[in-house]
Amino acid sequence: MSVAPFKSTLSAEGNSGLSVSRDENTADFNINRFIQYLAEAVLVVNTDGVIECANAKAALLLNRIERPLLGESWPDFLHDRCVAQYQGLVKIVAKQVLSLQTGPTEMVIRCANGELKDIELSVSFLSEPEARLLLILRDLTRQKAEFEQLRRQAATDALTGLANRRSFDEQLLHHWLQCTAAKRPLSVIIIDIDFFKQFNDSYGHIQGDACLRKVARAILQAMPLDAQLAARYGGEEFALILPNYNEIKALAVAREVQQAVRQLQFTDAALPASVGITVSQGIASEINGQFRTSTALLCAADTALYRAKADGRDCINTSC
Ligand SMILES: Nc1nc2c(ncn2[C@@H]2O[C@H](COP(=O)(O)OP(=O)(O)OP(=O)(O)O)[C@@H](O)[C@H]2O)c(=O)[nH]1
Repeated sequence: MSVAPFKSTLSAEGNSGLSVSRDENTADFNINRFIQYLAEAVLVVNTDGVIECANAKAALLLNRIERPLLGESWPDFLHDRCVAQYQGLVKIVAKQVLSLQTGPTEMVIRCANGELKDIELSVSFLSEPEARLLLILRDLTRQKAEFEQLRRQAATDALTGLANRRSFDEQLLHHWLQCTAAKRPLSVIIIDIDFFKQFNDSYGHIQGDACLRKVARAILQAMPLDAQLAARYGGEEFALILPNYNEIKALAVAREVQQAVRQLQFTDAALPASVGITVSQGIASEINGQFRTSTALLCAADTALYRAKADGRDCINTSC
């Protein structure tokens, strides 16, 4: 299909001060004018994907305000992995089987400045005066960023910044499935601060919170880089997921944690230099199918922790 002679102008008129227009004598003038008033970014493309009309919002979204969009190939703005998906949408509307519209469908565009943007695309079929597609593009950048922030918050313990219990449970199941399928070991360590109630009672909950943050940082520093996850499991309980770690390697990590916590000082919070804390730890390791489920592995680590507490605290116990 040939592309009619279009012209594009940057004008001081209109809401955005930017308009892209077609010859006012053509039959398309009305639609071109109409789309300039819409709140969404809109393109009209011919069946070959060549842009015939574009509103100012589309030019802004695609970051093409210096040169006109008219005559450009719209699919060139799509991320490679979305081209086939777009063509599928076009086929559906062109066949006019279900509806003259499809979408909104999530896609990724590559803007004129190379920036990738998530958008929602709706495609409508215009049959008169000649077959064309009306594309409505909605920028999802803000929603995606907000969603990502919410997703991160939902997985994070607000006090310590470590993963929270929910995230721990999800990750444990994930690594359990991976490690057991590949017959690789998986270890879990549960770490519990000793006599934390006394710490709270003696110095107050604000100091208690600061202490939890210090322990979280000490655990992160002691954790090997290839360990998957450190989480705040409960009030004064933390847990580590160590894929590919057998019991011996997990024990070495627990010893590092024990040393790091023993060295914590609270003088920065105006507490005496003599104030210190310790942790008790329970380890369980899955190596050759001893545990039937990830929950059983976790229970074994918990039982080992209870034994460490019973053994006098500031110590490490393994499930065997
Ligand atoms: N400051 C503060 N304290 C918390 C938080 N969550 C739980 N705790 C406190 O942690 C303490 C846990 O006390 P216990 O379960 O008796 O355990 P413990 O005193 O550490 O004794 P052992 O574990 O047996 O060594 C309680 O005093 C809780 O109030 C929190 O988010 N902030």
